[in-house]
Amino acid sequence: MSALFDLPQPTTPARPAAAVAALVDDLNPAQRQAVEHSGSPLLVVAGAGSGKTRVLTRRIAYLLAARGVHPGEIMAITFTNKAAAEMKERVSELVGPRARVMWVSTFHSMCVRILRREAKTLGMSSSFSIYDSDDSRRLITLVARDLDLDPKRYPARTLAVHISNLKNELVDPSDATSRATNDLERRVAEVYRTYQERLGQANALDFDDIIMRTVELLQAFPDVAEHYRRRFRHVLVDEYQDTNHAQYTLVRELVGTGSDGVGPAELCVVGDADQSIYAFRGATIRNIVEFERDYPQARTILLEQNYRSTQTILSAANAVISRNPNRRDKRLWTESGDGERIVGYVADNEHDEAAFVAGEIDRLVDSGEVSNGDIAVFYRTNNQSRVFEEIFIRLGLPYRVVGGVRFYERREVRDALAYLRALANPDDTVSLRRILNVPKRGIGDRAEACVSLHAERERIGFGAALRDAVSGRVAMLNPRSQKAIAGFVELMDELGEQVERGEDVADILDSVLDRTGYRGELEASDDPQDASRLENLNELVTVAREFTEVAVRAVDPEVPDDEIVDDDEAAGAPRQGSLAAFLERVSLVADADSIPDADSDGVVTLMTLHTAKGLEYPAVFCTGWEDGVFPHMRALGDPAELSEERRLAYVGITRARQRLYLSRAMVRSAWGQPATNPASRFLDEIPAELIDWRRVEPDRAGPSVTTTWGRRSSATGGDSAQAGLAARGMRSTSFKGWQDTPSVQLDVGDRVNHDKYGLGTVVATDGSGPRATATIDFGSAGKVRLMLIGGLPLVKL
Ligand SMILES: Nc1ncnc2c1ncn2[C@@H]1O[C@H](COP(=O)(O)OP(=O)(O)OP(=O)(O)O)[C@@H](O)[C@H]1O
Ligand SMILES: [Mg+2]
Repeated sequence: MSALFDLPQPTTPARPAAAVAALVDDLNPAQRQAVEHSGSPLLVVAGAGSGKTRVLTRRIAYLLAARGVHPGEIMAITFTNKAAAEMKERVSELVGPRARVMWVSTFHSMCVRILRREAKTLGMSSSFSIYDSDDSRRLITLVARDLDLDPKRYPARTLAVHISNLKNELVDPSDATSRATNDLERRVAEVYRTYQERLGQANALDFDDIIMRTVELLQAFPDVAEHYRRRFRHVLVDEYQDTNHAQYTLVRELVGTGSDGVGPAELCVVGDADQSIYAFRGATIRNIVEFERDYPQARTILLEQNYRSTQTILSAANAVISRNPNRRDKRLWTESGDGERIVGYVADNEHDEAAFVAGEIDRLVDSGEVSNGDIAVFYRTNNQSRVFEEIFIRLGLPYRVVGGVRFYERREVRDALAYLRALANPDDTVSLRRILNVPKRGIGDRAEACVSLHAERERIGFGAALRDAVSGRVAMLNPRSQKAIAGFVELMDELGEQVERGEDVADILDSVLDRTGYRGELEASDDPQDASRLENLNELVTVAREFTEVAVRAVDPEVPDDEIVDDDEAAGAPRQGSLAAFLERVSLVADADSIPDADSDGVVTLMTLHTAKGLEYPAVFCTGWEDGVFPHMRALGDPAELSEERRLAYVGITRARQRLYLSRAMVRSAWGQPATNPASRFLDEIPAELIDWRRVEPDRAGPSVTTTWGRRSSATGGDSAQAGLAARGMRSTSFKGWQDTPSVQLDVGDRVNHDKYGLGTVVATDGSGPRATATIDFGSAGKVRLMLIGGLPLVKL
């Protein structure tokens, strides 16, 4: 595409025919129709890897190049900021810095942008805080406490889920009250109402509000809606199957019906009902299934050819998803041939599974077939990453975990950000209460309760109540607390002056850490945890520093002012590089943002199946295929949930380009207890001939599996060790697979670490190839003889 960038600037908006042809030349006829279609609403439905995202990206480029559309008229909604960046890049290649005025973002970023601009219309300040699920749960806890609700009967977590569902359905507190039919619903409605009031006082919005309030804005203020409809003549949405009711309504409002004199915008949505995996966030495939009913003039284009995976992988995906009831049958096919068989592996336990994965990665990379960066490991829930991390660290295998306990969820990082948020928005109750006595400054729970009660009585924000405390207007506050509060307010005022002066975010953060004593306290501590907290805070300062530098670079002096039709920057949007812009960036960071392109930096990527949506990797390990793990326990007795899990399996399988591994563990520890799990039912749904089982469960071993070398090991260790080893020694393994399975080379005297037995020293070795064994002295766990083949939970030190 860079060739296009070098073309002379056209005198007309449209590009030379050759450049336009280049945009559609490498598309198949259906893809091309989707790119060229004009006028009526367009739905592209297609299975995984059939080029939906490619069509969307090309369509944007085509609109500019062939149809003379101005980038400022385009609003593209993608699920991840990563996809957004790709689209922006492609458009910059075509039109240069003008691409900046195009809106390409997630639903949330787009709505935040509109809300900051229109905050006054909604009676808010444009410096509002964004509460993530943790902040929102904190506030709900406070509200429930104030309403005297029994936390056992009404846990904050449950209340939060109910409130979120109501918001996703665009139900406001008064509707929720009138709809309530039982005690729980009435309580939820009551909490919801108070929670919304508190959010308002704190000048804060939670994640669901961001969408709901934007819809409210567009519906209640026709002139505001008209402004956006005039501006955005093209609305494009990727992953449409994962929109919930609020997002669906938002799209409808943005597109318009033409009844207000502004013709409806051109709408193009792409999606795959089989990949709908966000029902728990209210996503509904209704939106894709009923598209033609919602938009009667709509044209639907189907894509069937897959360009991502081998036929073997697609056949497995087709077989699994075809078990779901009530779906439109579609069969993915490819011209790229069958490729390798899928590799299956049954591990003794999760450590054995992780060791197998590590061994295979090592082998694949050694063979030169792929590099670490081409490989992804998927699991159902974040906590499953730990065993992989442990073994990868021990083996020195470079990896990255996407999601999990994220950097921005760490306590010290949240504390530091709470200071920044309270500085940007002095009404931010949750942030203020979080840092009020952190580090300790003598403002106890009782003092905090007095201030909170005062705020509630006076119907003012917590920040204002703190000021009242300083001037002695808060009842029952002792003089010592009053003095401590005065100190805190003064400190925040002084830090606030730095914000007023427009200092760099990193400098403000530095001052916060120094002047509050936060950094000093950690430096003085000899707890190693505190040392790592300090590192995280330094990392946050670095993030802030980089943010400012990027913002400075982004202000491109070469763009003439008249090129920029984006009037929104001037009207309330945070200034580039400002504290507000930094906080917005940090709040909207999604898991998927931190995912590099495949092979961009040579590390193996670990993530949940949910996060993997839309991505692709040459080699994929799908792990933990056990009933109760995947499909998730919750889904086992529930057909709707089971269908959703099956879609998740379909998403996982179809991420793989050339190589796919499916593994499960016979025993897995959950909540500290080992549990025996049966094979995932999804494994049985894949035709047997597609899978090459490297190792099967002993009683599943058919006649094709030989156990010639699987002999009982003699163990001289402790009793439980002995029992475990006997089981290991008796396991059956597909003989065919052994050459592919890594074995550990050990000599007498080598030090090893075993997942179950701990540290040990090799005292004897015997046999070779698949029959190689080593006797290892594990100290108090005794001497144990182990076979050295395949996925051992054992590493040489
Ligand atoms: N016509 C084509 N010729 C060659 N490669 C293509 C073509 N269309 C798509 N591809 C490639 O196929 C892969 C899958 O495309 P893309 O990611 O757009 O599919 P998708 O339908 O969005 O998948 P998913 O459902 O997983 O989001 C990409 O690597 C893309 O570049
Ligand atoms: Mg896609």
